[in-house]
Amino acid sequence: MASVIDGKVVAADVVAKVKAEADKLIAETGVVPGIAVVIVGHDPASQVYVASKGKKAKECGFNSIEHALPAETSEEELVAVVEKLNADPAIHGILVQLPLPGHIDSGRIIQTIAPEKDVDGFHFINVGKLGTGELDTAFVPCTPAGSMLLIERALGRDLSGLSAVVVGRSNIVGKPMANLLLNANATVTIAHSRTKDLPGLCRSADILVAAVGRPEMIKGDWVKPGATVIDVGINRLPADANGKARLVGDVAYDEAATNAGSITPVPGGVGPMTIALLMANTVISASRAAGRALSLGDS
Ligand SMILES: Nc1nc(=O)c2c([nH]1)NC[C@@H]1CN(c3ccc(C(=O)N[C@@H](CCC(=O)O)C(=O)O)cc3)C=[N+]21
Repeated sequence: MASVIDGKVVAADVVAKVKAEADKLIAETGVVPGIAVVIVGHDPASQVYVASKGKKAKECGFNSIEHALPAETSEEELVAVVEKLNADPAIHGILVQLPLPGHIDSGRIIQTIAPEKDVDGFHFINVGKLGTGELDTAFVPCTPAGSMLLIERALGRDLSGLSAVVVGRSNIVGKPMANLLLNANATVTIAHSRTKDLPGLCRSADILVAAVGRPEMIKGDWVKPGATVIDVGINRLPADANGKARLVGDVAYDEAATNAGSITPVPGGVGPMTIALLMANTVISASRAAGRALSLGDS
């Protein structure tokens, strides 16, 4: 039976370190880390995430501002909001909540964010730095960076000789996750909907990362005995007969836990890490703005 990797505990650890760094930065330089979250429209799930980011930012001693814009906001208006935040010296991190309404080109918005304030790590500059291994100055996307910390807790920092399979090829999770695993010396395969014999490939993985957005798609017998399983999926299932909505991952947890060596639950796994790493990226950005190098690499 797998041991459960408790993302809430590891995230609390990261947040405590972030808060300590923020306190020190404020005391020694007067710079207060500032984060701006921009949300367009009113998707209820998005609003929940935005609220928890604001709450966590306050917990860390940051200034946190939120721009809630109407669904009809034009692309030009949103560009103007981002440019204003780019120019605001009190803001060190900018996050534009995705997905954006269909009439807005999200690629253009992401590339408008100043790379040094791009705490999501989605700008080409940060993607390129991760791809070329410039991890000292890159902002790494929060979900894969948080997943990587969980993998480190289970297996250590050097993944030499281990095979990793990442299921999902998104720019937000799959691709940056694969790059991080490669940087840690794992042998990495990215799988997706066109992959032949996905169950067989997954069964070969010492480290299996599921980031497909399909509820419980990865079955128990796809998991190699002893493997480390990281479930990035957060799928909200409709209310059952008892009227209770259920949150499930991309992995059939109960089955997978019988084979895995360690596994992340949903909720309480990768999700809390995403928010913690957003705070970490923001204090790193604020430190750089104050002329200090900061790495939370020992988290
Ligand atoms: N620019 C941008 N950056 C993001 O990082 C981003 C985004 N857009 N759009 C939406 C997704 C989603 N996301 C989550 C963060 C934390 C939890 C989280 O903490 N989840 C809890 C449970 C939450 C619940 O109960 O609903 C958990 O897994 O334990 C979930 C989802 C960040 N996202």
